Amino acid sequence: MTNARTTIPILDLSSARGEDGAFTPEFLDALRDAAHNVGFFQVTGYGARAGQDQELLDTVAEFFRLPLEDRLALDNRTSPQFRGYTRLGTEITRGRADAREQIDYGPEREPLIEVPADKPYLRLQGHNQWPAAFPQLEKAAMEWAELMSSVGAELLAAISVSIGLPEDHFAEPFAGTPAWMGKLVHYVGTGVVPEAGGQGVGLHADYGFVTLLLQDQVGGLEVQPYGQEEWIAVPPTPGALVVNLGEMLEVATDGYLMATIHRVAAPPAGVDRYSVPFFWSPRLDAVIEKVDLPAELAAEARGVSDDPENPMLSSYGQNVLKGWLRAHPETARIHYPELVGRPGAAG
Ligand SMILES: O=C(O)CCC(=O)C(=O)O
Ligand SMILES: [Fe+2]
Repeated sequence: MTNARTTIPILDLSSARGEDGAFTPEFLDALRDAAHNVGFFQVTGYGARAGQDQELLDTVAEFFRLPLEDRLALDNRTSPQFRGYTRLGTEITRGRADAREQIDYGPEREPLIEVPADKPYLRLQGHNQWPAAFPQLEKAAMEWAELMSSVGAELLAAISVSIGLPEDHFAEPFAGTPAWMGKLVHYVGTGVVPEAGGQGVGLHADYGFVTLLLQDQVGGLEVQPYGQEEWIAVPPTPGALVVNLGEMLEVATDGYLMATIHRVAAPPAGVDRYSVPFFWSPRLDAVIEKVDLPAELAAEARGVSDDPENPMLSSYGQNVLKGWLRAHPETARIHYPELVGRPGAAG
């Protein structure tokens, strides 16, 4: 490919809007280029309190140094919401174990008492699992989620305007109970999970609209822009958040925007890596309609990926449940036995 991208653009979110409150043409052009041609970029100026990013990473690292027993007390196999602790080597991506352990969390809400059989994804609403003896984890993670929710909404507004839509085009699917997801992740050095080989997390696309990732300084995240053979490294950049687009934007724009494939290499032996991905995602019952793109952009839409291993579904709830069932087979067998083994049959 002649126009292969070799770097990840960096945008300053604090300069996105001009004095009149509207997004500036310069910001919108840079955003459209990054979103359409790379699908990954970094943002600075996103409104974190001084030191908030490093404090969060330090708190996450401290949690993963607690005895295994304390982490296992939060075992996600007890959670129909797939919330809580995933043990090393038990998450599966593309059929292979990942070299990471993690806490998954989301909005703290009461589970629904009655869930219709054809909407099993509504069971994803529920409680988090936090370590009572280490309260700083919940505090830092939930504060982060609040900040990320506003960054996610602002970026989605800017992305909407950059492709010719009103700023609030996607506001309705997020109204009320957006089902965002947060992860606190610890990657272990090569060799700790032998069956993972060099895979920190295997290649995949994310399920929601916009992913906002805080990574430490170790590195290892790589992306493959559409139609490109070469993988690009996402260099750890102090003060920046990594942003990538999820499958819902690919579905909505018929592939003008794409859920760019990415993966993480396991750190070298003896090195640990920490990251905090946040997936800004709509209500579980949201169904995402295709948008009307301006003709010049519609001409560059590539269609939605038709990977048989990963069907993209316009129901957000179905799409995300598909991902959970595939990545956490043990938890899936316990709580969703009727759905396991039928990929794409999640409702
Ligand atoms: O940890 C990272 O750098 C990326 C993680 C990721 O892609 C994911 O959890 O979806
Ligand atoms: Fe991802």
